[in-house]
Amino acid sequence: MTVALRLGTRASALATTQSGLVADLIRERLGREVELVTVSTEGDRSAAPLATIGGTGVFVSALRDALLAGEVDVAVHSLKDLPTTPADGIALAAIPLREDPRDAVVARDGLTLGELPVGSRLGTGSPRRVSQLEALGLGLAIEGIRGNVDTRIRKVRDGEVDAVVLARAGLARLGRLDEITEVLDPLQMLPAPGQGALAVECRSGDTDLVAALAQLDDASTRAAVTAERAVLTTLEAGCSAPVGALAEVVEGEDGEELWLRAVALSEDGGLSVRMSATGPVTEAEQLGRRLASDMLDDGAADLMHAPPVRNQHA
Ligand SMILES: NCc1[nH]cc(CCC(=O)O)c1CC(=O)O
Repeated sequence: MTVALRLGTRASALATTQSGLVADLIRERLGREVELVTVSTEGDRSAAPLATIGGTGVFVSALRDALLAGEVDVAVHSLKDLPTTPADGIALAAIPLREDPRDAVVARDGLTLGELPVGSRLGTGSPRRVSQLEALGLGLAIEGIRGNVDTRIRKVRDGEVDAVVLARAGLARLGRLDEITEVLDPLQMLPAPGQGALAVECRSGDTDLVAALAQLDDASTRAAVTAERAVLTTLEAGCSAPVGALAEVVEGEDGEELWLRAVALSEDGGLSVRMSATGPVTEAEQLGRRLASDMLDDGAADLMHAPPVRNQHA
């Protein structure tokens, strides 16, 4: 009998669900016993805006500390919360098959974004969502909100806001798809790099485990998120930057290829650089880097820090 793998998870409903999914995959594909271990993080304990406590990286570092301290053997994160800089001693051992990466609207009375009256209050704390919503010119009053998926849906129920935008993947995993009033087309709202995908980490020194966990990896998902994250790295942006990116494996003339779309915006959505490119699935990193450096040539870095242009008449 082998000892159970200890899988570290945050306490939130989404985190435990995601960890449960990975635990099931490990049981099925590796035939190993798994035991869930809850790790509490500063991001869960604090109600402060994420940006003031170090961004979504705070969710990740507590789990990594638990890995490095030998308290757990495996950790599961939402890939979009994972900083792009690799961590010492930690291996990104698997990226399982991704959920639908698109964003979704949960609004009162079944409304879509376009049906919300001018001046409607929309709650989101994500600069990427704010800037893309502003760019759509819907005349919404956007309010910064925080909280887990359940809390954010409740704010709509309670009439605190008229609508919220959430990752469809989180709602799917929590069995809340019926709350969605509109799934946003990436034409209007490019998701965060890595959205809908999970990251399975372990200690890089656990070479047998690194090799075993590779059985959980989905090659197309890994290629796609590698391209998306290379955009962030090259733009020198973090997970809270007004940057959207989505890569998809599509059928090209010579077989499968990777189609990557990305956008960088000013905070108020008044300025943006949007680009797309295709390339071989095996050169995902280069594709992302190349696209982002073309975006930089078009001023992507400057506009992310540009002063507001929203109320100017030109
Ligand atoms: N920002 C927090 C976060 N991190 C991962 C998800 C959802 C799952 C995913 O995107 O993979 C969410 C909630 C959301 O953005 O609605």
